[in-house]
Amino acid sequence: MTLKVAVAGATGYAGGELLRLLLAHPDVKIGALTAASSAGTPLGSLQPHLAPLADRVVAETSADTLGGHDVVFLALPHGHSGAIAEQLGPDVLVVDLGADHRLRDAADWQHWYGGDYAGTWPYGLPELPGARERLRGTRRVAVPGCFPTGGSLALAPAVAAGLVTTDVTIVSVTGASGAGKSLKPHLLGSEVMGNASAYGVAGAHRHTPEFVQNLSAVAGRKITVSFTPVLAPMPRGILTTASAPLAGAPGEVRKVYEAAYADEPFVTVLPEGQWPTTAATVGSNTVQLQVSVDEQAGRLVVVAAIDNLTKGTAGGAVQSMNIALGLDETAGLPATGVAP
Ligand SMILES: NC(=O)C1=CN([C@@H]2O[C@H](COP(=O)(O)OP(=O)(O)OC[C@H]3O[C@@H](n4cnc5c(N)ncnc54)[C@H](OP(=O)(O)O)[C@@H]3O)[C@@H](O)[C@H]2O)C=CC1
Ligand SMILES: CC(=O)N[C@@H](CCC(=O)OP(=O)(O)O)C(=O)O
Repeated sequence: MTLKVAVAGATGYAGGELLRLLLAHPDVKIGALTAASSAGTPLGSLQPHLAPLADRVVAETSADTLGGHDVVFLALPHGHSGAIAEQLGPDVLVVDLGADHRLRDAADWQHWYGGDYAGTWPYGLPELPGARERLRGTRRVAVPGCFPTGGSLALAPAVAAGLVTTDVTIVSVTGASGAGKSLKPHLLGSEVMGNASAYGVAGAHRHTPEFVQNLSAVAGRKITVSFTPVLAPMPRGILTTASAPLAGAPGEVRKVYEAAYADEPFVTVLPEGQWPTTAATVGSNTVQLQVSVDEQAGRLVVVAAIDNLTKGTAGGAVQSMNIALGLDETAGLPATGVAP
């Protein structure tokens, strides 16, 4: 089977990573490539790493240009996916890399994003309990935010096993590509290089409700989360440290994590004593995890590394497409990174 696939937002960071992965996917033929201000430009001048697509000219994003495809990926700024998706037929698989369909609570959407609520879709984090069942056969997927990908997988096994019940803190160090390509003063090279800065602190980051939604669903009760992102001078990668009071026996922790992820193709619980690094995940669809107990503080501590553009966005989107369409879940997805 060959699927005809369109990418809206093809000139952005997420769209570019998606196309890199789709070029290596055995079941995909790349169709329309669309954007906004870049329409009419050859893709090669904007995404020079995508050599096989260099001569393809970027089109306007509309229901017309995106029509006639089996799969449409929407890698657009928040708030733009709902209206486009409504115009695509129910048989088309629409995979939204933006936030528009992630939150299940309309009031949460209003509070954190504002504007019209576009409704919720099956959530594209297959490793969460029950997620694969909801993704199989669906024609609509909401890809998680990059921070909730690593952070939720860092804690889900402990929450599911009752080892964590409350008071979660998550600190994530992120590369600058998480903010996208558009010009923002705090992302100028002179501001990012040689600097580390926290932002969205004390419950102000819009991924907080997504963490709460994911972990509360796993727990079956409300879990509170205090989340702090930290911008660091690197292009890609997120290193998350998550911790919470340990509610069970320290000796159980490692067994719970190893059992939870034993059959996951993209999640690795590292050998004891080895700590995750973002460098080891660059370009791969993997999550590398280490779990430990701080016995003096009585807290579980988990460190997780991902590439924000691969597992944190485009890789998660392709993995979800594979599941939705009944393809090999790992098709087109690298499980190895690049080094150094
Ligand atoms: N970067 C990351 O790590 C992650 C990104 N995401 C999500 O993916 C989406 C894209 O992010 P990212 O690639 O980083 O952003 P970029 O700013 O790098 O790219 C945005 C893309 O959207 C296009 N675009 C902008 N406005 C419109 C519009 N009104 N109509 C159609 N196309 C438009 C741009 O085209 P043009 O070139 O013409 O301006 C560009 O192709 C966002 O929703 C983001 O939240 C999710 C997780 C992680
Ligand atoms: C460095 C940086 O700015 N990162 C972004 C991450 C956004 C992201 O990747 O997720 P969304 O799809 O929800 O936008 C941020 O903190 O907003």
